[in-house]
Amino acid sequence: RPAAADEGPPPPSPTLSPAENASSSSSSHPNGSRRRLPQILIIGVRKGGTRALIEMLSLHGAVAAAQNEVHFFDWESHFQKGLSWYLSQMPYAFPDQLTVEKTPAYFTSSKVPKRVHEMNPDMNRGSAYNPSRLPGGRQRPSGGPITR
Ligand SMILES: Nc1ncnc2c1ncn2[C@@H]1O[C@H](COP(=O)(O)OS(=O)(=O)O)[C@@H](OP(=O)(O)O)[C@H]1O
Repeated sequence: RPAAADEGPPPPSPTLSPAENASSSSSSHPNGSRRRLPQILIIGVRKGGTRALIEMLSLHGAVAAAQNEVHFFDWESHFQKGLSWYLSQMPYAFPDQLTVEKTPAYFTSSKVPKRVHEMNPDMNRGSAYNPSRLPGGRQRPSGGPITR
């Protein structure tokens, strides 16, 4: 899907080191999409409606959602596989899409915050969110109500 002409560059997204990239089983899709590490994580809590949340988010054209709970940051057996494996679990996404993963158990493991921060120090700042990049380019007035 081509990006709109008035869109700026894609939001910054975590990248792998050359070594990790080389060992990654993922690759660019012929249609121009690529797997990316998530810019958005849905963290807990179990039975808090996280499945409903990610399903609703995935209805938006600017969102590419992982289908399964990946348990990368909380399960040692997964974490030891490295970021290249985590990347391989992500959906293909176009340049103007944000990748989102949800694993409610990230809420209950004390190792998770540091690991997420090491993957992407900007994850907790909402830096990936820029309403002007969304289809239509609407930006909510500062402090104003959300309008439709
Ligand atoms: N809007 C709303 N209102 C009330 N209940 C809701 C809502 N959305 C999701 N649900 C119920 O939440 C349960 C699933 O939550 P999660 O997706 O967080 O589950 S999980 O922890 O990821 O397994 C699941 O309940 P159970 O079927 O009892 O497990 C959903 O039916």
